[in-house]
Amino acid sequence: MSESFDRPTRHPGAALHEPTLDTWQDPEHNQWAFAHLTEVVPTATISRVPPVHAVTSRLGGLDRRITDLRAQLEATHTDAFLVLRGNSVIAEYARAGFSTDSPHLLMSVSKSLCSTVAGALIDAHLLDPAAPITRYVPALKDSVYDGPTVQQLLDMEISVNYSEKYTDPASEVQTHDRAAGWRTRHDGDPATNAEFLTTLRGRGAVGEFQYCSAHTDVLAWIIEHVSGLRYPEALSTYVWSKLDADHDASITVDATGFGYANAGVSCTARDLARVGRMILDGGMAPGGRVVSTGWVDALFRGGSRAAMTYDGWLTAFATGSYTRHWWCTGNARGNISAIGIHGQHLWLDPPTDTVIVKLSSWPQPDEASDHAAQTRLLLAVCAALDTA
Ligand SMILES: NCCCCCC(=O)NCCCCCC(=O)O
Repeated sequence: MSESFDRPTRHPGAALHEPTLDTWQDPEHNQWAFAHLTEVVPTATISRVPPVHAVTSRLGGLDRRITDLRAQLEATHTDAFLVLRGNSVIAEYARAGFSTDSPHLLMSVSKSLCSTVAGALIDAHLLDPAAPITRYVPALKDSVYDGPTVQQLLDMEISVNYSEKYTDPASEVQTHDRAAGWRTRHDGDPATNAEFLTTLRGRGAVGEFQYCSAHTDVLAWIIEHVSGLRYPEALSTYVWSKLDADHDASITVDATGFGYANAGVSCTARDLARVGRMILDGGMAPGGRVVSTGWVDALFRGGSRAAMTYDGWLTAFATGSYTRHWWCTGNARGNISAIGIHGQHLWLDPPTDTVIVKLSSWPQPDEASDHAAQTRLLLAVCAALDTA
């Protein structure tokens, strides 16, 4: 079934599932595979710098304004923390053995990168947000995605039978992980991420927010269709190559090489801060425009308040919303954030022109108390910057 899916193959002439672990050294694949081995065989990085054994803590006076800042960073399992005001890094912290220049998994912060690619394609009139999803991905006919629009996908306003209970083995989010190569497959599981997406059912567009990781992978599938590029190449072409990043980012892939767009990107805190800088700069990056000011303005305007009924967000931000794969606080500061489970944040503070990156490893993925402690800390940093 998955052979008929409309997705770019790994290299011209390859079948969708090729090369595999057993065929990558064969003549028809070795040129591609020798240059893409991380997509086929688990790979460790040999860092150009030796491990940092001490904690990095350059808090630039924020520690005088925020009681126990360092203790709070430790208590919230921070791996890397970086505050970029304008173009100056004014504070940096990293746990022992890590640095703000080390790659870290972004979890759902990856979603906001994917929507940025979609934004660039919309700006280029290659993608119509008002169009039905199935205009771009006919393979999703008869699924929950048969009917809703690209905009509803971006705003997560689709009612779908998909449980995001990260620790529940019976949840769809875990089946999704298994299809995407993040967990060991069970008998009967879909063979690939794309095949899993076609199995999703539900009521469809009902004008209410429901967070669903699968939507981002549908968006990545649309991006592949519209751009003709594999998703990692599209993310490079439309975003990463323009940031003046210090490092390549990476993304996990499934058996067909489809990037796990909803959660699988890793990059450094410093490079992630460059994404935030680009958004605060109205969509402009050192290497050129990434998205239009119109796209960025829509993020800061926020999404539909009527659609936002999710208590987990409204408890923190009573006038909060979600749009274009960004969480919008609706607070007086106009903060918006890209958020990932286990404590990943790319937080933007327009009044002080500041980007805050916090990459963490909370022991639990999604506890309300962990979200609350992290949000308090981010707001405290913003308040401290007002008087800095
Ligand atoms: N199975 C792959 C991992 C999916 C990653 C999901 C994720 O990171 N979700 C972020 C949820 C943010 C919730 C924000 C809040 O409740 O305040």
